[in-house]
Amino acid sequence: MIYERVALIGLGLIAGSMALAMRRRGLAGEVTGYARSQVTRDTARRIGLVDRVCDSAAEAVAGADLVVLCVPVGVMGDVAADIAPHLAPGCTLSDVGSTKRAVIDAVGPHVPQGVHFIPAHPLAGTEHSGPESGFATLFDNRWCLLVPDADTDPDALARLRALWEGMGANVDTMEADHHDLVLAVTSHAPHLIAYTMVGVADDLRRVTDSEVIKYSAAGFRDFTRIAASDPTMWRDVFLTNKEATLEILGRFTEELFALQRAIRTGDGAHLFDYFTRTRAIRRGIIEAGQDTEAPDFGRTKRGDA
Ligand SMILES: NC(=O)c1ccc[n+]([C@@H]2O[C@H](COP(=O)([O-])OP(=O)(O)OC[C@H]3O[C@@H](n4cnc5c(N)ncnc54)[C@H](O)[C@@H]3O)[C@@H](O)[C@H]2O)c1
Ligand SMILES: O=C(O)C(=O)C[C@]1(C(=O)O)C=C[C@@H](O)C=C1
Repeated sequence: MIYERVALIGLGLIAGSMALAMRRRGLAGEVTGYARSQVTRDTARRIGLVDRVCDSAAEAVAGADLVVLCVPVGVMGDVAADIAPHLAPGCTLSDVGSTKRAVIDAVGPHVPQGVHFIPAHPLAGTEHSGPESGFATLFDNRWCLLVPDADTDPDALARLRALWEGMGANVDTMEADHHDLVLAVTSHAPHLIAYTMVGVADDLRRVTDSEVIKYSAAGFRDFTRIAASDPTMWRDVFLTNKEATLEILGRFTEELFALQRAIRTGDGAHLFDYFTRTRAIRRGIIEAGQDTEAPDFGRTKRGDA
């Protein structure tokens, strides 16, 4: 057992998966939970998601040695203000928000003296949300990034790391602004592109009645899965990682215009060189063993052109 009592505030995909992953390995003595909506609390009780569902955040965090905020990033500050007076001295306060600088700015001022605040972000999820969407293996072999600062207590950090490792994750540490830039590239901008592509296809379908979505191939199906993600969560992600996302989208637009121009002018060499470069990146990832989920089909060994 790593913590005697863990309190999860917000009972959706990530909190539910944490509760089940902790139970799988016996990592916590007791897990309490609170969510704002009565319906969510009732569902969590019915499916036995945590050991005790509480009707207030204050009750859930009382006596907890770890409290994890599992709510949309836009409300992290309000929730922190709400629970702050009830946190046990010496406990650790963490979160799982998809953006980090905004969460630190919103939560930090409410953290009482003697409470260890260590932000975190598991790089694992699905397009589903709510208490029934969690599953115990969500974090297996996925990264969880912890965001300590120079003052972070090393013992509290080691304990939180052990919890995430116990839940199946590989753990690394990262500075908050760097985290937000990296995630803008790997997660936030790709989500916006998927949302846009699905929106474009939907508009087209209305205009041409051409069954674009019905006959969509695998790549586009992946876009529709991503575009089905929770609107509240993603609205908050973009509003709280504004600069980094706009920076990446600016670069993306420049490249897109260059490709657009190559298509219009029939510049096949530009297209071929570009696609050759991006293919090499994908193969490099697989050869470095960094994508354990990617089916290789023996292509990298055959070295086909
Ligand atoms: N879904 C993903 O892929 C993913 C992955 C990693 C991190 N995250 C982050 O994890 C957090 C939770 O995401 P999720 O996917 O579990 O969302 P979710 O929608 O499944 O769950 C959110 C929960 O928070 C509750 N909630 C909302 N406002 C609240 C408030 N003011 N007080 C108390 N409870 C409140 C909701 O009732 C719900 O139970 C977000 O910050 C998100 O950015 C999500
Ligand atoms: O797999 C998915 O459905 C996800 O979108 C998960 C994903 C991601 O972009 O990789 C989404 C947001 C998170 O903050 C972390 C993980």
